Amino acid sequence: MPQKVGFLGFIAYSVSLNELVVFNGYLTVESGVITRMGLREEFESLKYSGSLSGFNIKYMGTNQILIPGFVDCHTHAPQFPNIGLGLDKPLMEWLDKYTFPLERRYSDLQFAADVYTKVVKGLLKNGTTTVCYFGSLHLKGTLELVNSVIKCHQRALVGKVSMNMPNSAGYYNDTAKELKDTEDFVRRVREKQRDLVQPVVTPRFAVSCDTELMTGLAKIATRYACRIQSHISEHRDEVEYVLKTNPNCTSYSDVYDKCNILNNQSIMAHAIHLTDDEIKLFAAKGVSVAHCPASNTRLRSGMCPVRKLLDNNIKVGLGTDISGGDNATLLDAMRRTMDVSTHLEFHGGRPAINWKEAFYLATLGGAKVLGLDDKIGNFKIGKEFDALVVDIYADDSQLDNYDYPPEASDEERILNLLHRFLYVGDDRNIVEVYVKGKQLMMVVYDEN
Ligand SMILES: O=c1[nH]c(=O)c2nc[nH]c2[nH]1
Ligand SMILES: [Zn+2]
Repeated sequence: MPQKVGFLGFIAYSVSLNELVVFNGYLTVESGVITRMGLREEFESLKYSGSLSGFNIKYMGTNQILIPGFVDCHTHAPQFPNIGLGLDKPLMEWLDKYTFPLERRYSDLQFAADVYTKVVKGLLKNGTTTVCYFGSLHLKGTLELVNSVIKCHQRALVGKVSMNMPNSAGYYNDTAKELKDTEDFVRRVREKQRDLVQPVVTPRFAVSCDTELMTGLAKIATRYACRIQSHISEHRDEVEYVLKTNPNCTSYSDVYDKCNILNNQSIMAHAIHLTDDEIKLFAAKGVSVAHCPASNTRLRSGMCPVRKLLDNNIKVGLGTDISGGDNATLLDAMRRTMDVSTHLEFHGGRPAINWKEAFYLATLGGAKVLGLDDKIGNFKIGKEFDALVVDIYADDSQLDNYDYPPEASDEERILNLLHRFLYVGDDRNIVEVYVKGKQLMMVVYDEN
């Protein structure tokens, strides 16, 4: 990839939940950073003045759009071999029966390396340029995930999962080992000095971690200025169990709060059954939520009131949550977000999330949740260029071109292209993927 590239064509990105920008214009990238943006007319004059000499200009087709890369705020890399399987049990039984036995296998580093490389390549192919990953309990196994992410040039937060409460699979460590391994993990990821990859402290949830462990992990997160991720209030049985085992706490969030893991660095997955007081606490502390509609449905956990969280000024992004979720793509997560919120609206809930809002959640919303919105999530001069070229009528794609409806303006055309892609598109429509300005060659994905 040359250091200086320009794109001319249709461009779309969110600037807020309610504002989608679309225009026919250009964008230039130098050493991975966006350096200029403007309308097509300005491009013509720049070009003729010679200001773009040395740039490799990509002239996009009239069925193509340039959009930001997708951000997955929550998925479990080691659970991919279970994708589409074992969805007949609710959360707590599902963990014991299917999930912990699989995750235990990641003490085998070759197995870990093989799975993780497939996972990362598959996500990139589907336009997921940034991911916040749960690894497994294993320090070395999870460093294999870090290696795969680095090798494939994905942007990621990676967490070694922490658990110290016994379970039937024997998949946990004692507290001292957990604290030591977590700190070692954070250090070792930092030592790699990769600006695309950072460690995230990862207490699995209050069923798998006691308060001593969580308090110790919170200290590590503060000491190393790391984000912290966990699960909260996913299933009613889980909430009941957590309240029963922590009788001195007023709510699930109170358990976490007493351990100091709720702050503006925290990313909490699910958050389905939060009380109004917990929602207020999340807003006051600046806690973010990773909304995982696929797993919430597949594990029959419930319907997360995303609109209510947003109305309460809580940052929300989307998570695919494999393998409780059955689809690893953000296109699916956006569709399911719209579906679940529509069902809530049918039942008297707040207005459903529309497609433009779902697009925001999958891009800039996710970047805000991960604290990366100064770098990615949309296009702005000075931001890093994580982007997708989407071709709506690419060969073999699901979408046939009926040349309908007649579009009067560029704006209508771009909106229709994006609208269709979000509802009907798939990886066949994603023809180019860029992370920090580097084009990831699709041919790489075929090596296995
Ligand atoms: O959907 C989920 N997947 C998990 O792996 C998990 N662990 C705790 N809670 C969880 N929920
Ligand atoms: Zn999860």
